[in-house]
Formats: sequence, C-alpha cells, structure tokens
Amino acid sequence: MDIILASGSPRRRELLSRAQLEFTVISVDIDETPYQHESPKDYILRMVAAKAEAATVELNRQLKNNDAQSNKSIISQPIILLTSDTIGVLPDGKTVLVKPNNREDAYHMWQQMSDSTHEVWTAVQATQLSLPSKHLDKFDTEQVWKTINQQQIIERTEVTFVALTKEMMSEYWDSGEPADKAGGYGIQGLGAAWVNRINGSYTNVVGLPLAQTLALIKEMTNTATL
Ligand SMILES: Cc1cn([C@H]2C[C@H](O)[C@@H](COP(=O)(O)OP(=O)(O)OP(=O)(O)O)O2)c(=O)[nH]c1=O
Repeated sequence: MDIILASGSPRRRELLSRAQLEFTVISVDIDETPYQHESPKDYILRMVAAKAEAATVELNRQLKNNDAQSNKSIISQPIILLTSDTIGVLPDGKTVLVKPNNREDAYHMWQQMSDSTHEVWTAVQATQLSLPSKHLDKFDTEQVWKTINQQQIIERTEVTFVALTKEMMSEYWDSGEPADKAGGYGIQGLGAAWVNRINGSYTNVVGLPLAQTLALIKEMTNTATL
C-alpha cells in the first residue's frame, strides 16, 4: 500500500519520517475557519475529512493529467491517505484555538492559557483509496480514486503553561514562531520555555501522534480490502 501524507506542515513530514516509512507528500489548502459554536470534536473531524476530500480531488487531477500524457491505464496499489489537524482546547472544553490571525489574537489566546492547563488535540484520518483498473472497467469510464475505507482518531494531550508576562508574549510573537501554529506556540521550538509539564503524547502536541498514527496505518493495512 502506498502512503500519502496530505499536509503542508513541515512538522508532520518530519515526524512521519521518523517512523522510517516510505511515503510521499502532497499539500492541500482548505478553509480552516471554525463554524460559530462548532464543538472542538466536530471541527477537528470536519477538518481531517475536508483535507482528505481536497487531497482526493488533487490525486484525481494528477491521474487525469497522467492518463492524458501516457494514455495507458494506471493500475496502482491502493493508497492510504493521511490527513491531520491540530487545535488547542481551553478548559471550558468548548473554545477552539487555531492559528493566531495576528498579534492581538495571539495575546488573547495566551492570556487564557497563562498559568493554566489547556489541551492539544490532533485528529488523524486514514483514508484507503482504490483505483479500479481500466481493463476491468467495461464501460471504460474515466478512472478515479474511490474511497473504500476511512478511520479517524483524536489524540488529546494536556499542556500546562507557566505564568506569562506581556514581555514574554511580545518577544515570542516577534520571533515569528507563533504564526503558523495552533494555539500560537511550538512546543518543539521556543515555545518549550512556556511549558511546565505535559500529560500525554508529545508528538501529538507537535502535530502528529506518531505511535497512534502508525497503529492506525497498521490496522488499515491489515484490514485492507484489495
Ligand atoms: C500546539 C502546536 C502546534 N503545532 C503546529 C502543528 C500544525 O502544523 C499546526 C496546526 O495547524 P494545522 O491546521 O493542524 O496544520 P497545518 O495547516 O500546519 O498543515 P496541514 O493542514 O497542511 O496538515 O500547528 C506545532 O508545530 N507545535 C505545537 O506545539
């Protein structure tokens, strides 16, 4: 089974590469704005599903281009497509923390995270795609990747921050690190200085719960219907 990581996150690529797995990467770009009053669970599962949908559209676009160029049926192994999304969740269990829009947005998030414990949730969706081979398709319709199985997991880690001062926030925002990260921090970077303790998976906080993702891939591979 070929594995495709549909993500533009350099952290996710780096984490998955630590599993010594062969995989390819495609980027997807979707609107990640939460709906009003959307629960953290509904939001994060909607995100991984939407990213998988966008990646499938991209794979079919590539397939169509290949067909046009090579004009031969492409019989390929099923694919396991991985998509992921990471958010912060405040102690109220309702407030979703995504990437900060600007400095003020980051400060607003951090004031609620200072000297307290929030959660970081990462959802992973594994989607098994299959490609009916042309010669089996008597109607000779256009080949498209079809979803034949999908599974989603959500991993949660508690993260306890130190008490934050305005000066700490200002310096951190100026570093540029917060901008592309949920909750506006990177535990793997300068953000480590803000973390008193975590309870749960570290890789989950960075953006891909690696052990759980590998277990998901293994389960999907073992139950794959060819
Ligand atoms: C909390 C935390 C988040 N992050 C990152 C992981 C994700 O890249 C990012 C959350 O944004 P996401 O929307 O989950 O992911 P992304 O937009 O970076 O990539 P893609 O959607 O293409 O997969 O925050 C860290 O790098 N360190 C951390 O400590």
